Amino acid sequence: MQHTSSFSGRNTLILPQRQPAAFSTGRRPPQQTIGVQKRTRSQAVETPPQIVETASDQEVMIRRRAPDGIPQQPCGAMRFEVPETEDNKPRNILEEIVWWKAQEMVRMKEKEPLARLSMQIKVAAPSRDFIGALRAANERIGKPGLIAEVKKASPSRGVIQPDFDPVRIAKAYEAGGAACLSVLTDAKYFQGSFDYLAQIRAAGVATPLLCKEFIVEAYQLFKARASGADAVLLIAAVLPNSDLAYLIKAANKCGLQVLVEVHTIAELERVLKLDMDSSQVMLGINNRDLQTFKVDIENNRRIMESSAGQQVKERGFLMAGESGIFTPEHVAFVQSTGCDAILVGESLVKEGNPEAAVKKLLSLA
Ligand SMILES: O=P(O)(O)OC[C@@H](O)[C@@H](O)c1c[nH]c2ccccc12
Repeated sequence: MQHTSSFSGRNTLILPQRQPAAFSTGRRPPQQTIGVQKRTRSQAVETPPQIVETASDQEVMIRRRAPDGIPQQPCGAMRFEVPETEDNKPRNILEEIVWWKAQEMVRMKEKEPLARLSMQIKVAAPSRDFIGALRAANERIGKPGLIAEVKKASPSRGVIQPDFDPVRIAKAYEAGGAACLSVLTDAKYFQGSFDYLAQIRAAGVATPLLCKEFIVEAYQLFKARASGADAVLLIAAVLPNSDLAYLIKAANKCGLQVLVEVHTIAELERVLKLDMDSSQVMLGINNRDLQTFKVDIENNRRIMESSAGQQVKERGFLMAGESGIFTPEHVAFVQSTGCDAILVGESLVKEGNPEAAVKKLLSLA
């Protein structure tokens, strides 16, 4: 594909549209396989070996990148622009968020290079045992270990808590009996911030912290760890197994545990093919479809009753039920499916008294 470039305006480089894509889904042709094609003797040596990407990105339902390139991309004093086409628009919110991350990443790296984060990590306080804290709470109270989420807003609900003070909420969750906290760091869609993680940690909150971010590259792991996180979320709907394997390894190397989130049985089956250590990696079932926002708590039962769900138990992975958990009955239901942890945001954060809300949810009051 040939691209010529032209300048328009002072600082904008317009990239012309590409030719119509053979595969407008952004996926690879199905006949392609991983690796380098074998050559038979009769084939001429000049035939270049076909370097092929991947069967694995066909497991992911969203397109990781805009097929024509990111519509606008900063580049120093310049800005690249690709003309808008239908094909180059995100098809759902998850795609939109993930495509935005690529642009956000460029800005973040300009502001705070990886080398600086890496230095901060070297002198950071040791991380805490996120998974261990959930297991301990589960044993102590006989209820699922609670990951309480510090969440101001979401694309589906808008602003959930207008009077949002992340440190106050975090301390209240801790006092109420949450085993761990989740802190949303995505700024554009969830009005979160990496600074909230740092502020909560600096305020002396002792419960382990999950960085709730749409992670697509290792830079974000460094940022999470430098901000005081003990664990990170990796979303199977976004990441093929090759990326999951790499990011899990990289996270564990920086001292971060991982929550791998699935939404379907197929995603869980795929994720279970990864080599994972159950003391460093836990799993979660998101009952909210991130592409449509539909919440269905029954999803939890369907997945845990599947043979993949059985395997989770047999292999000793801690499983969290996530999203749409509002009442003690919901907690009991999710626990009955085999989850020993829960991740709850909206129902707690919208309460004026989050400490009482935690106690009520876990029936500890
Ligand atoms: O507010 P809820 O319905 O209790 O949901 C919390 C949490 O599960 C949800 O925020 C979440 C789960 N997975 C995510 C991935 C990205 C952003 C957000 C999420």
